[in-house]
Amino acid sequence: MSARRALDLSLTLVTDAAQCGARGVASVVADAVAGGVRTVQLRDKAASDTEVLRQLEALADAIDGRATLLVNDRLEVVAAARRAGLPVDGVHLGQGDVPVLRARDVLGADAIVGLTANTAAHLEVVERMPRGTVDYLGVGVIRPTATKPDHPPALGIEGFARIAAANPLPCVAIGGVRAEDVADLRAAGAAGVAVVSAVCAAADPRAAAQEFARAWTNRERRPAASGAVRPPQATVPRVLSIAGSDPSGGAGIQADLKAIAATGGYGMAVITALTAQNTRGVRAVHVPPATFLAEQLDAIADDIAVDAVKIGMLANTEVIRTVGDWLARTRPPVVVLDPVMVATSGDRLLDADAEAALRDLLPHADLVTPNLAELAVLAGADAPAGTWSEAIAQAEALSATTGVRVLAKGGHLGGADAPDALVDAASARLVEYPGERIATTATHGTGCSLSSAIATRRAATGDWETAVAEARRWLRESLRHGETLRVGGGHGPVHHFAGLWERGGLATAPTPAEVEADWWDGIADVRRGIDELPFIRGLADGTLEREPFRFYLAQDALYLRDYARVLAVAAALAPDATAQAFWARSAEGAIAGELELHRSWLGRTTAPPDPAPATTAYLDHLAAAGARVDYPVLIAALLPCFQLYADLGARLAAGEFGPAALDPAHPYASWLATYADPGFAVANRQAIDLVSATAAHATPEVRERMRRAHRRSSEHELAFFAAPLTTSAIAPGEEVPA
Ligand SMILES: Nc1ncnc2c1ncn2[C@@H]1O[C@H](COP(=O)(O)OP(=O)(O)OP(=O)(O)O)[C@@H](O)[C@H]1O
Ligand SMILES: Cc1ncc(CO)c(N)n1
Ligand SMILES: [Mg+2]
Repeated sequence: MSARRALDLSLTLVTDAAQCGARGVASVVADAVAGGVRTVQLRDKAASDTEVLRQLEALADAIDGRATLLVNDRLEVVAAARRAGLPVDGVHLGQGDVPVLRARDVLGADAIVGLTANTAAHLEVVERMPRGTVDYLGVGVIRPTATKPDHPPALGIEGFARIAAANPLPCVAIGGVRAEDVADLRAAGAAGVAVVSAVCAAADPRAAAQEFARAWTNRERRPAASGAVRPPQATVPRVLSIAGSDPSGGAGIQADLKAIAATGGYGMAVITALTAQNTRGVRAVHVPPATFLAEQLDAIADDIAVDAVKIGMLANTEVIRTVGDWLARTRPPVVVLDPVMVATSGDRLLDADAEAALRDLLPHADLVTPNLAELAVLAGADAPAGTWSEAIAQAEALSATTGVRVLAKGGHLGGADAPDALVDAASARLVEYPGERIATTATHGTGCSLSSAIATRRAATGDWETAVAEARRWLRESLRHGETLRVGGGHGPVHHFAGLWERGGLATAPTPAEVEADWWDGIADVRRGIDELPFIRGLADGTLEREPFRFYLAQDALYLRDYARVLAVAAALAPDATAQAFWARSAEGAIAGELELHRSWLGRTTAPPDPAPATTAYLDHLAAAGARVDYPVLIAALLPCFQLYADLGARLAAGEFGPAALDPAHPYASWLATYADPGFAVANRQAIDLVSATAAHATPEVRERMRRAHRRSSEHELAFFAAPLTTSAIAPGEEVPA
């Protein structure tokens, strides 16, 4: 059990003995709690300590565990009452009362300490206190009030919103709050409202409290107040699924958590029942004790602000009651009820006698998402709708009698279409979402997944119609890819993450730097092979014969001319101007390199030799990459020509292959200088960055093809360097100048 009850500040009653009059404070409190008051603050400045203690005894009886009991000021009395075992939860202090730090000290960690704060200076003081000193702030006054004639200037709703947004503590709006202000205050970030005379002086305190409680719960059915400041929200909605377990992972809690995660929420799960089921059907159901269900729910509410709740399988009447009580107590801001009765396989997931109890749960929901069979049961129709217009008529009837939004789902309609419709009788709105039926057997858990996605998107966007549209778009994509998962022989699951993975949004996607390192490590053997080639060794120490060097240069000239053409293809396919310019510049550089080879080494008169097999093979590989019009794979194939030369050039120039390469008298000194050129190092870096960024953002499948193309080009580089000393037919030619 939790150390203290969940603090529900939604509706606080601050008592006023004079206004309660002859009825007595305890009797007014009893009525107010029955009407929906969740926190009671005893305020009696005139009473003696003994009188306050007596009043607390009477109030504890009147409240009977249904509300939090606090006392205004009077720290010592609160401490004494708690020592005496009275259910007094804490104290509310004004700026002129004892310091909150002292109250926390005296009452301990599990007491509630509230503080009145209505200026920026007050907030600053609170900010400097250790976390957990203050549980909530009373912020006001909202409108001028007679109860507190010495009150500070009225803040209005906007002033309240500013204070609520400026600090992370729950803020209760107090002072002159009227029922018609409640929705706007909640939209402005209030954790609740506090009332005094509106309830204490009311002829019927219970009805007065009920009006405020309803205004708090129903705020979403009102149009948003213009200029209302949005509450500071967590960026990732915290979404709780209350549902059954499906061990096959396609429906129930398991589907809900996947759907919440896939649509951008933080998922939590309270399990109502366990099923033994797979894609073919449900074999058994085990319902744990309802007391344990309540324990799970309270554990969440005592600690975590829940932005949305999705409710699925409820199994039986006792489970429904437990969840209903919890909803009544905690009133989460978004509740989507998927009234699960029968699984896709046809097996019952709700006791037949629990249908009436489920109907009683509807007022706690903001949206109910029945399939055709469930819609008929809830709407009290004789049979499931046979046509889409019949389904809409049933949904309209259900929404009209319950006041709850209904999403009618066409998944079980015969025919080529699978439409859904959002019906809200309160606002007389009907939004239809048409959609072709997707030909697939992967429909297990569509309803669970859809309702979880709607709850998440509603919390994220603040709008029901947008939420349904977004959830449907996501579900349809997941339906299309469901069969690729190959799960089970019956109705398989949808692929909850198909869209995410398709777009490369996988959390395991590497960074560009990781791609670079990965690919570089992946060709370590090729690089070692190049380093050990007699051609490279001879090039480094200057012992290489002129003939193989000339062979190499002639092949390189041939290579560069076609390499330039493939670079130009990359420029043509580049997705942005930066990449386009880079590949075009590189194409020009390769042509310039070819011309320079002829000018300085080969001589103008040299007839081009035939390409050697290694040259042809390498160029074919590049040309094939270019011809596939597959930009990512193409640039991956182009990269090793930059990367391996730049690496080799830098290491030769650093003397890694021996000091001879540094000797200005080295026979191939000017060739060595080309590849150690800082300008070439810059181009190499740009090429690596472009390619690794493209790979990092690609899908895993494209990234893998890129990696293979990169590796293949590296192998061609090795063969190209090996060719001068292994290819037998060396074409005769002129002397190579030194
Ligand atoms: N074959 C399909 N093609 C397109 N959309 C579908 C298909 N089957 C179901 N849907 C959609 O899936 C969602 C769930 O609808 P459905 O009527 O199947 O709910 P359900 O019976 O509660 O699902 P569950 O089997 O999970 O309980 C709806 O948005 C519906 O339009
Ligand atoms: C646990 C569970 N909840 C809901 C459904 C509805 O598809 C199911 N099959 N299993
Ligand atoms: Mg369903």
